[in-house]
Amino acid sequence: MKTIPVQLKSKDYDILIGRGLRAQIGTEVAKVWSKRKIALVSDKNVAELYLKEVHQSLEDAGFDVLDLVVPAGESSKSLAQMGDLVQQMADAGFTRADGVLALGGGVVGDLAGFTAASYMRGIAFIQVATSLTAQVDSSVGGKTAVNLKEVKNIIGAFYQPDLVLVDPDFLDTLSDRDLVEGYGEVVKTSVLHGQDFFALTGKIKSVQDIREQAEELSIHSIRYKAKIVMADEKESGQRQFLNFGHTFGHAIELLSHGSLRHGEAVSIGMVMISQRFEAVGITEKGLTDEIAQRLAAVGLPIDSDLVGTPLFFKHIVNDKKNRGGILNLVAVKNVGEPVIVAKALDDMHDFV
Ligand SMILES: NC(=O)c1ccc[n+]([C@@H]2O[C@H](COP(=O)([O-])OP(=O)(O)OC[C@H]3O[C@@H](n4cnc5c(N)ncnc54)[C@H](O)[C@@H]3O)[C@@H](O)[C@H]2O)c1
Ligand SMILES: O=C(O)C(=O)C[C@@H](O)[C@H](O)[C@H](O)COP(=O)(O)O
Ligand SMILES: [Zn+2]
Repeated sequence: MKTIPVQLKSKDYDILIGRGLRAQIGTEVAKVWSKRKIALVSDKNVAELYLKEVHQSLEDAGFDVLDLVVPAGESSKSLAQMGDLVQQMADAGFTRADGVLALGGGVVGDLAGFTAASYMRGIAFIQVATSLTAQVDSSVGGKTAVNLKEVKNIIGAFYQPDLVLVDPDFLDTLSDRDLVEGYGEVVKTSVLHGQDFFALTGKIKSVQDIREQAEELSIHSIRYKAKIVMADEKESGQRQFLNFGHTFGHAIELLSHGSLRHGEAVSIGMVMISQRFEAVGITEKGLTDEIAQRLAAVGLPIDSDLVGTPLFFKHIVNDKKNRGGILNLVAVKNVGEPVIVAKALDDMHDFV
């Protein structure tokens, strides 16, 4: 088992990565939490596969467990769903001494995390990451949020967990499409990180390759993300790099009305923004093709007609890197060399 420590001003916690960790969830949680009530949040798909055993493992470790199951999919990242969870926790008598444990992918993690951040102004939180997106990205760093119908992650909090558990064996039941979606974020991290990791994603040519290398991909991704988060927890500087591809990506995701997953939209977003920065000489010639090859090799989309439409411009205004009409776009000059390029929103039509 690998342990990656995250040390922040407010708190320190560990990310544990290893096959078979699933069987020890209760034991690991009991190392960081005293006996308490736990709201065990998962979605319908994950609950069918794993809720019973995780519930039992927590009970065996002495916890009093309340199962909270939400519908699967992005639509559960809503204020209504969060209100429902809060209501059930209040009805069950949860106090500030209790906790929330997210068992699921990025949707469950973001939703349960924001619920934990808000309930009685904050109760303890743990993430057990079951999708590739969650294992390589969303469970790390404390971004939690829900959406409004037309805006991604518009209401949320930076709220760090007490522990993150990553067991690659969970991925055995994840569909190929959901696995590949998560791989979009892996390619993002590899181009930000540097030549070693980028060379590794260069060798991934199939879904099977992702499955076989999942643990190594997670370790590389988490190490890099943890380092960035430790340096800039609240995204005032270099954490913005982790948003590479997301200005276009979030707009495309929303405009697709559920037909594209987050990682698929980010895949398109990375390629299309990189093409534009390559055209103006900021991105090294040929890098966009190298990124696109990695994504296309596993079937990720790399192009969309939605970019540049009037609605697209309406959505990019909502990017959290928009500071008073100036949009901080993430460009990658070369592998391992991300930079922020500030653009006035008024100039975006010409740029796109
Ligand atoms: N907080 C962050 O830093 C961060 C980072 C990246 C993405 N995100 C967010 O994460 C979300 C996407 O995450 P996701 O890709 O995990 O989506 P998801 O949580 O919807 O999971 C994808 C699908 O896989 C299923 N699933 C999850 N684990 C499974 C398993 N082990 N076996 C079988 N099925 C399983 C889920 O039920 C769902 O149907 C988006 O909302 C995105 O905005 C957040
Ligand atoms: O952790 C971060 O920081 C990220 O930006 C990771 C992204 O992959 C993730 O999709 C994040 O939720 C996007 O955040 P937002 O601030 O653009 O809503
Ligand atoms: Zn993302």
